[in-house]
Amino acid sequence: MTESTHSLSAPAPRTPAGGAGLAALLTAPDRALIALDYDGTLSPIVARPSDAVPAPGALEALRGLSRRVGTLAIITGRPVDALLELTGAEKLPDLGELIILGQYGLQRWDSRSREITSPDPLPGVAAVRAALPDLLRDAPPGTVVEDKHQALVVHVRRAADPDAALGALAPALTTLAEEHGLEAAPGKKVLELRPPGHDKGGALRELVAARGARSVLVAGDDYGDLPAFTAVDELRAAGIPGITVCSDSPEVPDVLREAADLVVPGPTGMVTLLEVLLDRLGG
Ligand SMILES: O=P(O)(O)OC[C@H]1O[C@H](O[C@H]2O[C@H](CO)[C@@H](O)[C@H](O)[C@H]2O)[C@H](O)[C@@H](O)[C@@H]1O
Repeated sequence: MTESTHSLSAPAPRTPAGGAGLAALLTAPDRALIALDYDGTLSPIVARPSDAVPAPGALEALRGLSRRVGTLAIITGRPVDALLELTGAEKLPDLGELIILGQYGLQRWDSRSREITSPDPLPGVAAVRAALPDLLRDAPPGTVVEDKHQALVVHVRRAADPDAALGALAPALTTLAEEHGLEAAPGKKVLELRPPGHDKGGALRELVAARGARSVLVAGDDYGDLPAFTAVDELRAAGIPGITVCSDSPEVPDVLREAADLVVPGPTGMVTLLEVLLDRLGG
């Protein structure tokens, strides 16, 4: 009997630059960096942040890639401890090297040291935390605050009209954040009140430099991922090929979808892409 082998077909980026980035990753995976967003990319968007578990197959794909690419990272707005709890990454058997950059690069964890590094929160966070109950007293039912220690997130997904709720709350929240040295950053049915000067672009650039990466793949689904997409453009200009991937859904901002070299159908499509990469890398 002859043994049959097959390889999953490679994705087709819609831009030449994205094609070059993907080719570089597949040609020299040991020098490649894959940086993935969590919510909306590895995990479907759900009503409660604490319910956001990885999409089926995501952890298996991550485990495989962690052993086959030079650097595998999750760059997320989540705190590292929340992400570890949601994914169980610490307990994954046979995990290679995985780096998690939490809170837009403020926090770091890696599977070798298993230690979280995290700066003290800015003093403004405590002031905003203290002021929020009063400011949100008349907010629409379903408005909730996620306290990330370094930042506070006002969620309106469970309000009857989330967009109207956000529109009504955003001006006062923005003023409050700025009064206390924070910035108000938009996300999917949320406004994040967080330290300025940290974004996924800076986190990605530092990681590429620290790891000596020679190609990058970045995937995301929200405004917070745009700086990382911009960083990929800058890296390309500096001679490091890269590909940007949008995990699509009706909530994805047009500007992110349009900027992407490859658009996949949400976390399910993202897992398929990771499986294809793994297959192509001999996983
Ligand atoms: O950078 P990410 O990993 O995408 O994290 C960004 C924010 O995601 C979370 O909120 C989003 O996902 C929730 C769960 O699916 C959803 O309920 C919410 O509407 C989304 O905006 C998270 O709660 C935030 O802390 C992250 O900063």
